[in-house]
Amino acid sequence: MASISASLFTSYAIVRPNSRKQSRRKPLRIPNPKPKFNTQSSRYKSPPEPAVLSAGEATTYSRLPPKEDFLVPSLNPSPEVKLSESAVPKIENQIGDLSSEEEEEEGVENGDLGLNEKFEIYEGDSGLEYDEEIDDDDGEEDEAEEKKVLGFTGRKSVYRYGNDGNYKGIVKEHGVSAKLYVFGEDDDDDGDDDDGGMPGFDSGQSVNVSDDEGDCVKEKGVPAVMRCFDRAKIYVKAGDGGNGVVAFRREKFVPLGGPSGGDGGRGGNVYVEVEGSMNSLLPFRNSMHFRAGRGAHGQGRMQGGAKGEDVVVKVAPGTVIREADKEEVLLELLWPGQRALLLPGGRGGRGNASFKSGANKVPRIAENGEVGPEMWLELELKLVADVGIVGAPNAGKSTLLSVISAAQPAIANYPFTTLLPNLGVVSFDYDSTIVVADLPGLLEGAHRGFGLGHEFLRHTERCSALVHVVDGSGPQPELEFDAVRLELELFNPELAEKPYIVAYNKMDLPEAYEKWSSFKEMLQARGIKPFCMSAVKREGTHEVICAAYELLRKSKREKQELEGLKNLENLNHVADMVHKQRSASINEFEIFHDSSSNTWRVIGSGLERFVQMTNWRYVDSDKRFQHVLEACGVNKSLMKLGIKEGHIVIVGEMEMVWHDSTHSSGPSTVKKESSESIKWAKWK
Ligand SMILES: Nc1nc2c(ncn2[C@@H]2O[C@H](COP(=O)(O)OP(=O)(O)OP(=O)(O)O)[C@@H](O)[C@H]2O)c(=O)[nH]1
Ligand SMILES: [Mg+2]
Repeated sequence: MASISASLFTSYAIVRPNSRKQSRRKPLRIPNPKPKFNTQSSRYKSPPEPAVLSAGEATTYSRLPPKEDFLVPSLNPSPEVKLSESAVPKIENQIGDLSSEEEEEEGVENGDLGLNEKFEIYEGDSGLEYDEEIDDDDGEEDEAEEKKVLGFTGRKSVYRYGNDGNYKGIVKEHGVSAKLYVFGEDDDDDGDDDDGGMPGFDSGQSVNVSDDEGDCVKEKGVPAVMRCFDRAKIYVKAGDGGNGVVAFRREKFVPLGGPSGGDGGRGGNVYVEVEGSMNSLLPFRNSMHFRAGRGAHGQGRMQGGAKGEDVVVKVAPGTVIREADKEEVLLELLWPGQRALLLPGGRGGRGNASFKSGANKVPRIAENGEVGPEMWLELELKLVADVGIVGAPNAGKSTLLSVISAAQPAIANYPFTTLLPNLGVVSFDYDSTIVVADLPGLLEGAHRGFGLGHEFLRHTERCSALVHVVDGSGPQPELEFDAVRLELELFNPELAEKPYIVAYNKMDLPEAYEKWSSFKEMLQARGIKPFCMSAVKREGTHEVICAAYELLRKSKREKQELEGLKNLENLNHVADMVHKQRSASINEFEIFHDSSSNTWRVIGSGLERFVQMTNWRYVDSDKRFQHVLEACGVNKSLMKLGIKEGHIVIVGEMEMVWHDSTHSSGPSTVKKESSESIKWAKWK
């Protein structure tokens, strides 16, 4: 047998919290990125209740005062599900509300806002250096800089419209104020087609934004509110376990009362629950950190600590949850009341009463509480509507919804009136209802992100049937129809498979009426039965929605089967995974060697957890730790691999220096000697 040198950590061996970067393999302990925003209290604040609906309130989010605006009273006054909520800003009003006070403060003249111009909303990246501008008192330079960059994020949003590149005032959006500029064609005169010289901005439409209030997933070219409507990024952390304590019973006439240190309490769990009244993810803009309470520490007289407070993250029906920056879906929560245990709280550390044994009747050892797992999650909402209304911009989709339900979406004669999806509930005579979603218009290239369709196309994925509204008054309704179908197919081929109805709209207009017969023939040739209607005059709309309902009924059985499967799904599988990881044996570890720095890293979740729970304040902890390293074979493996005097050994959060003994013998001797000789001390 090859002789193996005995190993020991000498009395001056060193232990210190591992300051080195942890390498791989801690799947559920995502390195906690520095929160960009103020962390909130560890207590859970449930998302604010959705705004109470008031009659006559527009349900769409419009950018401009609608021209020829009108709201058609509903045929069936049924309850309306409002998506945009009162929290969604109505920029058209706020532009009108620009206070002269604010304009003076900024020292820039506020010109005509040009509300008649068609304008686009762009956004600025928080990563830009504009924050400095806010704090900077150097007025002259600022003004020059502003003119140069032609776009500024007061607090991160930039609105851009028109062609002349002049500052126009301040827009307030959802409590966030932003300067409003009108852009020149190429204001910095450098001849290139850029974004007005805004550093960090892509050319063309794509400008992204970050918002101080919440860390929504960044998407180019979409205002923050719209992005946060159906996407959010949140941080969740289960509570740490409370620490166990070392205590001894002291009582008159009871000599040698024995250990009486209680165990720490278990940390609070993180649950995710579907809240039926929620219909967007906007509440996560203001509240993005969810931390369960930590368990209370144990106390003397065998008193265990209290359990930490649980936290329940409430999400809207139809929310898909992924771990941040990962593709794999963790949870798909569809139905109100569904509740999943996502992260279980950390175990409480044991007090010294729990360590009492025949061999050690006076244990001076207690454990730290186990650290609760943490995660960054990406939430994505896919509406759960039965029927989705799709079509090109300005086709009359919102008008149709307003006619068949009590929903009152904004309707106006320009494209992209609807920026956020609207839901309406349609009631039928025989006491059945369906939920219909009116989606923003689709442009050619929507699947690649043109227009707004890309943002909301996914909402159609959950619809069982689609109503495709075609603007009959358009120049070429056939082409428009094909373009929208193609976009659906390109976005997701399954969308094109969904049953759908074609509703040829605006039949009251002569230009639409004239083209109807050719359009009808074209569809019939393809085996599709077209419907014609005039949404404004409410003619033909009933037939359209009844046909959609029929389609729904056909696919109902299939859907019910699917729902049954979903209900059987184990919603707690993430927590199960955490439990499994926690119960990993300390004997399972891997050793990695970095020869350049003579560092040995011992990786194994069981061992790392053990290190984390070791409370180094107590003398017996050292002994126990040494014993465990011996017992699980770490020392032996390191020696076999050729560890030398002075090398660094890292286990979990601890970093130690290895010292060889002078004599060597067989493995049994090694075990005995090293276990007796290893000493650990806090790193100084
Ligand atoms: N003449 C006529 N006009 C209609 C009809 N339906 C809708 N409109 C008009 O078409 C314009 C657009 O209607 P919307 O319902 O806002 O269209 P939309 O498809 O929701 O448009 P986006 O939300 O921008 O995609 C409005 O001016 C409506 O008054 C119709 O049947 N006849
Ligand atoms: Mg609309």
